[in-house]
Amino acid sequence: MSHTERPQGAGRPAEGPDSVQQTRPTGTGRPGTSGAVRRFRFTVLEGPQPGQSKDSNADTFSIGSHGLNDFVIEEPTVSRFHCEVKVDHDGARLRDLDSRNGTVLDGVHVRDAYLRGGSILRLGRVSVRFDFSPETNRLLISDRTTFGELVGSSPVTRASFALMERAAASDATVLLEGETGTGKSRAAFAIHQASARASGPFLTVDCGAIPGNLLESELFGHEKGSFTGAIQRRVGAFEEADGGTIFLDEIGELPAELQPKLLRVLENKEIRRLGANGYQPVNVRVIAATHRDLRAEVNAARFRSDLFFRLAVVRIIIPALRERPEDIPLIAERILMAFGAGSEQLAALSTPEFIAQLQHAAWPGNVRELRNHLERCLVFQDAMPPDAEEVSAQAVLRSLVDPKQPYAEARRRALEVFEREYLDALLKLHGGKVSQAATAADMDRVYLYRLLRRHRLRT
Ligand SMILES: Nc1ncnc2c1ncn2[C@@H]1O[C@H](COP(=O)(O)OP(=O)(O)OP(=O)(O)O)[C@@H](O)[C@H]1O
Repeated sequence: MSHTERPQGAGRPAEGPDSVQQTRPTGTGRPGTSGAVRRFRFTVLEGPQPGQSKDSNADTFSIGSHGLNDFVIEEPTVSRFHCEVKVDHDGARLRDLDSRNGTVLDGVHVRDAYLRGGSILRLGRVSVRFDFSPETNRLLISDRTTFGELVGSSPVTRASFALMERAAASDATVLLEGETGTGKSRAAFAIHQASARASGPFLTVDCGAIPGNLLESELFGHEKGSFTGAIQRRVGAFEEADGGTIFLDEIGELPAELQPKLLRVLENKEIRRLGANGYQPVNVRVIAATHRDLRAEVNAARFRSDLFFRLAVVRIIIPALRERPEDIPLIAERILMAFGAGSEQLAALSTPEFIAQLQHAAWPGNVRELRNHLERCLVFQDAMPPDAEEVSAQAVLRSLVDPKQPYAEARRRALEVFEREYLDALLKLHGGKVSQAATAADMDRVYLYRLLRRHRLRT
C-alpha cells in the first residue's frame, strides 16, 4: 500500500512537542539573515549499530547506504538512497526514494507521509525512530534577491542563491536539480558568470537531445576516420570549453556506456577523442542539471553511484514555482520588462488581484509557463487569469483577428501564436525531449530546435 499521510492539524504550526514550530526561515526581508528550521533526530533501534543516532543539520535529511547521505547505514537491505525527510510548512515530510525494499512507517508501506515524534521507520531489516528536538538549525539565506538573470525573494529561492554564490566562489562540480522551467540553465550560466572562469567559454550540451551514438563525439570529439561518417577530425565540447564551464543539461539521460567516460573526465581532468590513442588534459568546470531525482536513478542502477558522487559535490535544488509563490511579483515584473511592456501594461498586469491569481495557479511548466502566459496577456492586451488558458479556441481566434491590421501582419501574428502554442504543447507531451518531439511531429530536429529558440522555449 502506498499513500500520502498528513498529521492531524498539519497546515499550521501547532504547539505540541512533536509539531514543527518554525518551518519557514526567519527574518526573510532582512539582508544577510539565516533561517531557522526545527531540528530532528533519527536513532537506530534494530540494525548494524543499535543506539546510534544522527541529528539533522539543515531542512532535509537523507538515509541510505551511500556515503552522500546524512545518515549512512551500511546494511544490504537498505538502498543507496533509501528515503528523505524534509521540513516543510506542514511538518516533517518523509519520501521514499524508490528504494528496493520500501519504507514502512509505523507498520504501513509509504511513499510520502508526514512523521510524528516517536514514529518508527523500517528500512529493509533496519528500524529507526524519528524524534523532533527542541533546537533549531539555521539555514544560510542570501541577502540578494537576484542572481544573474534569476530573481526571487522567497526564503527557498534565496537559500538556493546562497548555494549558487558559494558554488561560484569555488571550482567544484555542481548538480542542479529541479522540474522543467525552474531556471536551471539560467542558474548554470549565472554561476559561470559569477565565477573566476567568467571570461572563459560557457558551453551547453543537452544530453537528452543528442542520440547516444553522437553524444560521445559531441562531448569528447573524434579523429578523422574513427567511425563511418567521421570525414574529418572534430573538437568536442570539453576541448572547446577549455578554461571555461561546460553545462551538461539533462545529465540523467546520459547513456550507461558514457557514464564511466564522464567519470574519468571528472576524476582525472583528461579526455580522449573517439579514435585517439591517448588522453589529453582539459581544464573545464562541469555544471550538470536534471529534472529527475538522480538518487532514485542510482537506486535503480540506471545511473552510476560513483558518477553521482562526483557530480553532486555541490547539489542545488531549485524548487518548483508553486512552492514559492512569494517570488511571483518579482519574476513577473522581470519578465514583463524583458518583453518591453509599457508602463500602462505593467500597471495592468501588476494589480494585486492579478498577482494573487498568478500566485494561486499550479504552473506545472514553472517559470517558463508563467512567462508564456504573461506573453499571451501582452499579445491579447488582457490580464487573463491563468486558467483562462481553457478559453475556447474560437474566442482565441476571434481575439487574434484584428481587421484594422493589414492582412499579412494579422496572419503573421496568428501564426506566431499558433506556432508557440503548438511547440509548447508538443514539448510538454514529450516531457521536454526534443528528439522525441521532433520524431513524433515529423519535423527535422535541427529545425525544431531553431523554432524553439525563436520562441524562447529553449536557449
Ligand atoms: N527566478 C527566475 N527569475 C526570472 N526568470 C526566471 C527565473 N527562473 C526561470 N526564469 C525564466 O524561465 C525560463 C526557463 O528557465 P530555464 O530554461 O533556465 O529553465 P530550466 O529549468 O533549465 O528548464 P528545462 O529543464 O526545461 O531546460 C527562462 O526564460 C528563464 O529566464
